[in-house]
Amino acid sequence: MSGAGVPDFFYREAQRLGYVARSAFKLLQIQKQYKLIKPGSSVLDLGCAPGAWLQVACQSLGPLRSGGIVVGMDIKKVKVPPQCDSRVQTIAADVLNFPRQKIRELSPQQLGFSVILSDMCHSVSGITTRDAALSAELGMRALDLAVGQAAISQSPNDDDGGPNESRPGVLRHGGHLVIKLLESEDAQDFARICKPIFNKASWLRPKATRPSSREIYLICQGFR
Ligand SMILES: C[S@@+](CC[C@H](N)C(=O)[O-])C[C@H]1O[C@@H](n2cnc3c(N)ncnc32)[C@H](O)[C@@H]1O
Repeated sequence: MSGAGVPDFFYREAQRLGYVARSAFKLLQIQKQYKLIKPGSSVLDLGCAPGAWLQVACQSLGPLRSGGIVVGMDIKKVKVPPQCDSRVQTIAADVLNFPRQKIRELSPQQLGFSVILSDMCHSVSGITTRDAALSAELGMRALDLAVGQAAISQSPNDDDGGPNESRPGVLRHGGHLVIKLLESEDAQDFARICKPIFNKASWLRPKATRPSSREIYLICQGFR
């Protein structure tokens, strides 16, 4: 639905095409522009409910014989949505507390994932600074889970000093990371941290983002 309660174009299209939410069109646009998910990819989808990104991720893997997996996590219990096949599984867990080793164990041969997507967000309170801080907390968890503390510490933009190998990430080298954030100074810090540790980091505001929303996606390609 649109902000005014009137079904908008993306809502109607989602209904027509069998997507469980209009957010499907955000990942479809990311896929069209960046082609992050390929046949055989292993995808971790953080904050996956109600499952529209799971549907798009599964489609992007191509036919079942191409392989690949999609693991969705959300604090809410999520059923695997229609149009997904046996490569998709979901786990109900709080990403802020779930042990990273357990996440690694869900990846093929425990080697990590080739694509990590974070569309996580709290319900918006309307207090700009509070919403931005909560969004940054979830975004930082996604980044830390993906690349590990060592990579973040080695970024010239990190203030915490030396490397810390004790928290390795679950993103494979060469892999891609998408993080949803709310526009703020904190969001700009993410770009400063990510630019040196990925081959490319750029911002995207998908067309399906509601006009009233301050959400933006940081698209990080090629983990070094
Ligand atoms: C915008 S929705 C995601 C929509 C999803 N990408 C889709 O297309 O269906 C954001 C999700 O983040 C989840 N979330 C927020 N905080 C979380 C946390 N700490 N751990 C796991 N999921 C969380 C919420 O429960 C919510 O389902």
